[in-house]
Amino acid sequence: MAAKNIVDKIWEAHTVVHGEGGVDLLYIDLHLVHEVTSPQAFEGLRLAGRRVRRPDRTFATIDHNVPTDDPHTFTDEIAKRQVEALRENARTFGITLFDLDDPRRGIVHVIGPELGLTWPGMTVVCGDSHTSTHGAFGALAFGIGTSEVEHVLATQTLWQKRPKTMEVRLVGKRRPGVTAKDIILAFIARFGPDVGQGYAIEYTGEVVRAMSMEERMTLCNMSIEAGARAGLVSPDATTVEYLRGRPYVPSGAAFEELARIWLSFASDPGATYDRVLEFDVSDVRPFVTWGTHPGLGVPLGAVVPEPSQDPARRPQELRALEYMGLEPGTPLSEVGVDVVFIGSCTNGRLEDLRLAAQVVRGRKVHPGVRALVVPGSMGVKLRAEAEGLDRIFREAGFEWRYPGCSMCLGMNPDIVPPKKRAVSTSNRNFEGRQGRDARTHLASPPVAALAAILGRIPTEEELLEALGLAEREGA
Ligand SMILES: CC(C)[C@H](C(=O)O)[C@@H](O)C(=O)O
Ligand code: SF4
Repeated sequence: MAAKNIVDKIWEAHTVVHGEGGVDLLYIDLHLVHEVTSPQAFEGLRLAGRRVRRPDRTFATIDHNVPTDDPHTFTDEIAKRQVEALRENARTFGITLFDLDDPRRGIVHVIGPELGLTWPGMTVVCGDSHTSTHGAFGALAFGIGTSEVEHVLATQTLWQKRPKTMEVRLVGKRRPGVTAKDIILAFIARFGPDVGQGYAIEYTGEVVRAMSMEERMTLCNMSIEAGARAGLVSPDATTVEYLRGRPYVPSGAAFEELARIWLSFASDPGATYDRVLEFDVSDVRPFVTWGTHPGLGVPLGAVVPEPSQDPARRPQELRALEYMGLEPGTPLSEVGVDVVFIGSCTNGRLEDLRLAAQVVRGRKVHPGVRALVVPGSMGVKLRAEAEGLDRIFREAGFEWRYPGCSMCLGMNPDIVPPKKRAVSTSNRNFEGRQGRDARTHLASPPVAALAAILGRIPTEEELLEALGLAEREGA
């Protein structure tokens, strides 16, 4: 039998009908729904007199527009109506909704994995581009538009063009202080934000195998920022152990049987891909973006770069420098920071908060910096509180919030004011992303945490020192 990669295996296992031009009708195993991209889809069903085909495979949460100081204090009429609509739709169509006070509520891409809804070998969709996050489990997971949401609600299937496949081999040895976030930012800086266009990326190699599930999620989450539709990691023992005991995962003999099936979806040895890239992480340093797309980044300690001489890139980079209020040649460690946001579906999980807390412990937020920690879910929040992380953040002067997308995007009251500069653990730094004229620097949780303490972007040495990883003489 020919060796197959994971994308081919999942695709073939889910194809209901082969259509024309490589467009196939896929069966969808898991449909996740949030308040922003679902109202019209449900309205469409209602108008057509249809029901939801698999209410038991459809789960809804509230994340994008929810206020995070008190989730019940909606001031925005549209946001309030979207949430009420979702509540009403969940009731009418018999769907499980993790409502505002539900201990299972959170950012859609944080709770799917955390609750054990996302399994290897599944097709997972959501009206949200960062659905790729679930690919960390070896699921084929991708974002869809609202009309497709309606199609999936009605039929539990979706017409999809089969993506080309790309293997991204992460090899080498990680330097201290380098997180999954730094690796994916450095990858996008090296290969460009369009490198994944038309592809589903599978991350392979010893670096990925050694990563925790949470790190793999960060990697897959940002596949979108590399232009790809989906990002995956083949399931292994780490995947299976993460899922064991989760609320929506069976236990006992059924689990062992499931685990066997899950592992069978992993790419076969010798599987081929339409394109293969190798990325040696040995030289990757903790990273930060300076521009207005995630590919415009440099290692900590670098200077703001000169705009590219490439005529295809130069105008955009000049514009980015202007928008960001930066001069080429300025050391990034001299760039002052007004706001720090730790959270989002990229970096709002427990390991992220632990790393940030390690930097923050016993220190104080720099005067004049507004710093927020927004756990990705109620589950993350409660576990972090059980470990006392909330106290570490609060005592340092951070705000400790309820879960939601928060400052990742300007769709709720957590906004970066015009011309203010934020270091953010989220995934997008486009113009206006965190608020009108807001300036966003993407970074890892420990880098963001240290920026809050110092009131500016840190150097690599400062980061290693704060993490207790500084190289001692003679060591
Ligand atoms: C609001 C939603 C449709 C959007 C997305 O699809 O990604 C958001 O989650 C984002 O990150 O920009
Ligand atoms: S946290 Fe940000 S990237 Fe993730 S789903 Fe919410 S808005 Fe999108």
